[in-house]
Amino acid sequence: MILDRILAHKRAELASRKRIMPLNELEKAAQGLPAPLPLAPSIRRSGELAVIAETKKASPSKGILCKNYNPVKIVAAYEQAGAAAISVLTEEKFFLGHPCHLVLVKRAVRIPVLRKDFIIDPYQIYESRALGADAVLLIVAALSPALLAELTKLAGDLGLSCLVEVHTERELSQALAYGAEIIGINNRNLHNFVTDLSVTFNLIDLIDLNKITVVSESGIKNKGDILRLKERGVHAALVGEALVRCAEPGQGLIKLTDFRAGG
Ligand SMILES: O=C(O)c1ccccc1NCC(=O)[C@H](O)[C@H](O)COP(=O)(O)O
Repeated sequence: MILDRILAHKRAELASRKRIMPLNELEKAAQGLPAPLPLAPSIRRSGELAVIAETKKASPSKGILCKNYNPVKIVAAYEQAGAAAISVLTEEKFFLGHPCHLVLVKRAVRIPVLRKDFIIDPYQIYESRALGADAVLLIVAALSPALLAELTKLAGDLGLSCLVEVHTERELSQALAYGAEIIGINNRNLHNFVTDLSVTFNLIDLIDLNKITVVSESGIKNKGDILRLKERGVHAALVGEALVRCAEPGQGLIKLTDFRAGG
């Protein structure tokens, strides 16, 4: 499956990155940076559905999404259009992102910035902090229970929020058992890339929404989807493709969330 291929590549990439930038250098780079912004308060807006607007050039399922990709311009437009937080893909081979995009994006906005990557090693948590991330993605399907616990603890110690991603009931139980406070329900099946919002609707009933912040991720395409998620009590929607494919991604976000306009 694609996740296995991505993770194999990530392991090789990490080995060379650790040689180029040793951990103690990364720790030094993080010193003196402002404290990360907490993600949960930004995306828990009473009665509203917040949007985490994602910037990415490409994806394994859809190929190139945005030809003249300028993540700084995109995220500035997202913030102006009312995004609650930004998600930035930093994975290089499959999404054509880059860690530098995170540095540039963080400088361009005042809302929390999530590093969207495939995090499988404590080194990447230190790296995310040094690059200026406020939050990191932890994918339960990519981690052993012990590693999930270790990375969650380390991220917390460094002040980073964790979006803990699940796709099945089993993964959700694991995430909750390891103290996840923000759960991302991924609507995308990583075996066949099919997205289905009923993944969110099935799992949300198993979550105490007073205690846990819930983000629905992937395949959210229009205002109808946003309304259905809002009605079920989801706190935030993470939207990528539907926005970056727009000639004006900020306008795309406005259209997606403006319930007075048609469409
Ligand atoms: O998007 C993919 O093809 C993909 C494949 C394998 C692992 C992860 C993948 N996507 C990462 C994401 O989580 C999405 O970028 C994110 O949820 C936004 O989804 P969308 O709104 O459908 O672009």
